[in-house]
Amino acid sequence: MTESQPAAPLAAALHQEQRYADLLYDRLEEERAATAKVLAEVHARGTDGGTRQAATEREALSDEYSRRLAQLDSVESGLCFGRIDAVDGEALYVGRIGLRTPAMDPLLVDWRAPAAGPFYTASPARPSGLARRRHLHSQNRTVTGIDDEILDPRLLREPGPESGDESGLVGEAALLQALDGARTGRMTDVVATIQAEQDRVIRSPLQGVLVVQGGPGTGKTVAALHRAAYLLYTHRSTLARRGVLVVGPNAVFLRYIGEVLPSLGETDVVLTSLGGLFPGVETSAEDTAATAVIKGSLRMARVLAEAVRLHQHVPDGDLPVPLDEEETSVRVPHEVCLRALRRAQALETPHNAARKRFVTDMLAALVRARAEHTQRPLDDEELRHGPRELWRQRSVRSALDRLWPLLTPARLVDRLLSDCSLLAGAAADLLDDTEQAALLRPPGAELTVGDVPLLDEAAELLGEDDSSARARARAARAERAEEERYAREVLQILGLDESGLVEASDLAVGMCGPGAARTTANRAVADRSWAYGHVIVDEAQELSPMAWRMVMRRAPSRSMTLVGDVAQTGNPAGARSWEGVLAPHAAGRWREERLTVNYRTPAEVMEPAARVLAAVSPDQEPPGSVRQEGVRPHAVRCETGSLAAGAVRCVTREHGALREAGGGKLAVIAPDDRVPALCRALPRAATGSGSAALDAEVAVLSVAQAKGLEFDRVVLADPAGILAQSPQGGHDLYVAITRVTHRLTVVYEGHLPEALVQLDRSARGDSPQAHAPWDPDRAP
Ligand SMILES: Nc1ncnc2c1ncn2[C@@H]1O[C@H](COP(=O)(O)OP(=O)(O)OP(=O)(O)O)[C@@H](O)[C@H]1O
Repeated sequence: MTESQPAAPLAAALHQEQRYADLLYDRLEEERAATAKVLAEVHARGTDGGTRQAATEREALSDEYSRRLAQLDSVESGLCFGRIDAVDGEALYVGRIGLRTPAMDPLLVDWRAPAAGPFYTASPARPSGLARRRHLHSQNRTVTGIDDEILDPRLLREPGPESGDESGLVGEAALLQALDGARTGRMTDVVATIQAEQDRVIRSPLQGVLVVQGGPGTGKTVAALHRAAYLLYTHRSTLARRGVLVVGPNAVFLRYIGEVLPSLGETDVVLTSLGGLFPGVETSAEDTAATAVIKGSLRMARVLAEAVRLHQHVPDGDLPVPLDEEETSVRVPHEVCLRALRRAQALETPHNAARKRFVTDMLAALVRARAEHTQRPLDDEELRHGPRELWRQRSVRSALDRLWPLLTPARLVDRLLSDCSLLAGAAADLLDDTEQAALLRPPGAELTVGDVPLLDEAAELLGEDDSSARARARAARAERAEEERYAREVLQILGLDESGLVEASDLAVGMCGPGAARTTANRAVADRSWAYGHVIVDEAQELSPMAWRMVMRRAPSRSMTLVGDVAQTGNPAGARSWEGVLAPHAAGRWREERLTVNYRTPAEVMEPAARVLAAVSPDQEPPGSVRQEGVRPHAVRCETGSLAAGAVRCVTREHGALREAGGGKLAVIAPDDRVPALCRALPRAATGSGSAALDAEVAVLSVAQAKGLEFDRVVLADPAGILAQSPQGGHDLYVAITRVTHRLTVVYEGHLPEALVQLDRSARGDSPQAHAPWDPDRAP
């Protein structure tokens, strides 16, 4: 229940809250100044030399204070947003961070602290010892409004009006106010209005796999991001070392959500798309649906393993090896080659690691063969130095490389997908001819998102390329020597080289400075085998079985949060059920939470959306909308061949209305093959996978590009085309309809899918043939 206060008491309450806010901001300033001072001292010490251990400690301190300072800066806006009054009269203020007086008395409780829990969960039915919950609205540092909810009127010292509230929403007035604004193209935090069912998700224990299933707009993404902030606060020591990874569907989506965690004071979280999960690769190119299904299938793991095995072989007869210096060839007997091959394969270690054994055995055999051939004595000297000397010979190296080459993941995947005989050999019993044909492409073709899990699988099979690791170590040693040489020069210039006060090696560490220290996030991003402390996957229904193998490697502890909606799966290789996804990776170790309230899509739009859902996923309940917009979605029919012109008319009208209403975002969502023509018809609209699609007032997007995003107004072009474009067309239509926060306009030619017929008043009276009933298994 929201208490509407009479003007005079409201003014008094505002005055009281403003005084408290002033106190909090004063304290914030003091903390900032104190932290900045300590940080400056730490940095000043950074140039003093000292031992290596001291330098490491300085880096750690510098990291900690820098993070604290960034956090103190990030909470300036909306520092305190709530207050809870217990039945015994004690008041607790809830805000973005915790603040205490210099005497350590609490002034503000961090929203993540257990004491703040009742702010999000108390209800008139279960008041949790609270008499009142107050939402505080502010602009900059000024408190501008108050919303009170009386949770236990009998116990409130200053009783308010009787409660008749049964909405089940926490802080309904504050929530509706938060939802009311125009879209900005960036998701914001919702820390002041988290709802009870979202709070359960956010505060769920760190261990195990948590699946959050919820319909469109139920706050899965926003809850997952607040959960990341909550976990970092509650388990800081564990997660600071191992890091938190957030995987999103694409780069635009990552930009859309990119400001939420920094606004919550958390900057050391790795955000990446599936196309960027393999170090050094960043792609957003997609395969065709048929190719995506094959690449996403678990059979590809076996195809890759077989492809690696086909790179390990010996000739049917003896192996002739030309020797550079001797201008002759020696022969290694077939059975000796075979024995070396079998010994290396029996190690069951990755290809590049096992290669070492194979090469060692073959070189030993070659030394013997050469001794025999040239009548050299086979003494200890020859046995010890012969192999290394032979390995330096180009002809020897290339003969052995042909039998067991050093492979990189990129080279293996490229060869497999472009060499029809290798593919045929590797996939002989696993993929039929049509499937193999769907995979084949020219050598060196652009990598797709579907290739990334293949690269990761290949990297597992091939193992770390030992020689490049050694090269990196050599380079690091050389770099370090260079730093020391430079440090010695500096000491000479300063006249300190013989003072004994400062060692060049220590100065070299100091000169790297705190900025040179790599954060956990930086180190994790660069390391394919990094084991994160917690992994969050958004739009998790889109991952193929191969993509899951890749993601699971990043979370060996299986501490994960997977958020998604199996009714929105657009990837034909994606999830049908969470049980199916998790059985191979975390059987019996996962739990599910459901989110049931839609904060985005107005009730008027959820009506047709629910009809679409009933056709594609009859077992899924549509989420209930929290609000009505008072605007009905509608459909506009165009003459055949004039869809683009019709869409332009709708966009012109909707965009004008949007501007009149004070601004916001409009998207045209269309089947993939309609997007180019619509872009030509709307040359000033943004499109594609860049952030322009978020920033522009008007964007033309495919369903895949619009996934996870939201817009004030949506013009949905050719819904029948969306249904027809893939086996997942019904799910895509559900996604497209539910992106809107205000008004949906459907523009079409021909007929409307059955679920949308009611949107076109003129079409409702048509004969049944005019709009064939929509069968999700049959394209219209
Ligand atoms: N508790 C809340 N307070 C204020 N706004 C909220 C709250 N929960 C969700 N929202 C808003 O609702 C919108 C939808 O949230 P979000 O994108 O997280 O939903 P979703 O479940 O991930 O949707 P989809 O599955 O359609 O991508 C966002 O604008 C988000 O900020």
